[in-house]
Amino acid sequence: MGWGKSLKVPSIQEIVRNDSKSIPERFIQEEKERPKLVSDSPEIPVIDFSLLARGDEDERRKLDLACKEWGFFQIKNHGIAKEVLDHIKTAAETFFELPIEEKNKYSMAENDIQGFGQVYVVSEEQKLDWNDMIYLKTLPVEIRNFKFWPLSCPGFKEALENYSMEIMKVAAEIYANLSVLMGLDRDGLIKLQGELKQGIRMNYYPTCSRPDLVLGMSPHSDGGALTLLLQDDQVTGLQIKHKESWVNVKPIPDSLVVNIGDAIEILSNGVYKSIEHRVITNEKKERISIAAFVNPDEHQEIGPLESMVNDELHRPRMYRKIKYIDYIRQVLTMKLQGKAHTDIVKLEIKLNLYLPILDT
Ligand SMILES: O=C(O)CCC(=O)C(=O)O
Ligand SMILES: [Fe+2]
Repeated sequence: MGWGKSLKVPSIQEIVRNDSKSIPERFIQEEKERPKLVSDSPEIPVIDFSLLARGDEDERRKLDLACKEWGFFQIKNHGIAKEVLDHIKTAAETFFELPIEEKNKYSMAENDIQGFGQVYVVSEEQKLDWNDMIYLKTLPVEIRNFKFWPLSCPGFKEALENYSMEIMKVAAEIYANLSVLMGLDRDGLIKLQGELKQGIRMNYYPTCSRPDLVLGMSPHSDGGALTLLLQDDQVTGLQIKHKESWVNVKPIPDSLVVNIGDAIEILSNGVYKSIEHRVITNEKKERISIAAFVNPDEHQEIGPLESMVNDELHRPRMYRKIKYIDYIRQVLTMKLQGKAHTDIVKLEIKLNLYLPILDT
């Protein structure tokens, strides 16, 4: 059964190859969506993964704050070998350099989310993002058997498999820490929700002659549990919404950017935030990013953990339960602009603002 519809879109890399100056109408954003340049923006939190993995409580508290206040952080000392990072980057570069006829062999089917194409495009009128992408389910092993593995791309499959496995180890440690922070044992979330799944999206943002008119990726929040992003070391493109402003995520070489997805926002009863983010384009340099989405099992129900709901502490249940695949289907078909994917499951709650919050 499919996840949702996605319409075929032209390859933007091809468009730019043929004419690097003009911007086709469909890519020009409405005035209010156009990116404004942000100059000095604050830095997002940085977490030392090696400390987390050693059980350091101060670092775990930093993680807690980062997830509450930013929903985004960078991790250093994640322990993934440099060759593994370099291989996956090369694999992505090699794939996007293939002739378009070759890439089209891996085109996303209409009711699938795997392959070359854009997932969120649901209508012919919709504005398009200035990027090409390929998405593949990578873990667990059963679904790793993707029929269109880009075989013409040497080393692609191996690079992707090694990278996915390494990323899963990092994700599992963060998951274990989040479990503890949400009042469970280290394996609490996995016990309740089953093993995590993983999909990888490689994004290619060609150069753009008018970065002020287009978006590399429109504002969205990620639907899954966690996203771990390997971004280009040189080109800044990712921006996150923080206190109503767009903040640049400046690359720290060889680190990973991690963000909380909708599923963790829901499981945490809204304590951890799935933050809206977008990508801007660059006039001089193309940019590649590799996003690993760590997701709940499609058939699992997600809803606030009992340990995160406490009416006496004025922490009422904020979301209803929903089967993860039904949630994602709705997100994909609704193509909600910006934040508020989780509004689909938000409960109407009237907080009694006159009562003091006894959150001790
Ligand atoms: O390219 C980036 O920096 C972000 C990509 C992203 O947000 C996504 O693939 O969901
Ligand atoms: Fe994203």
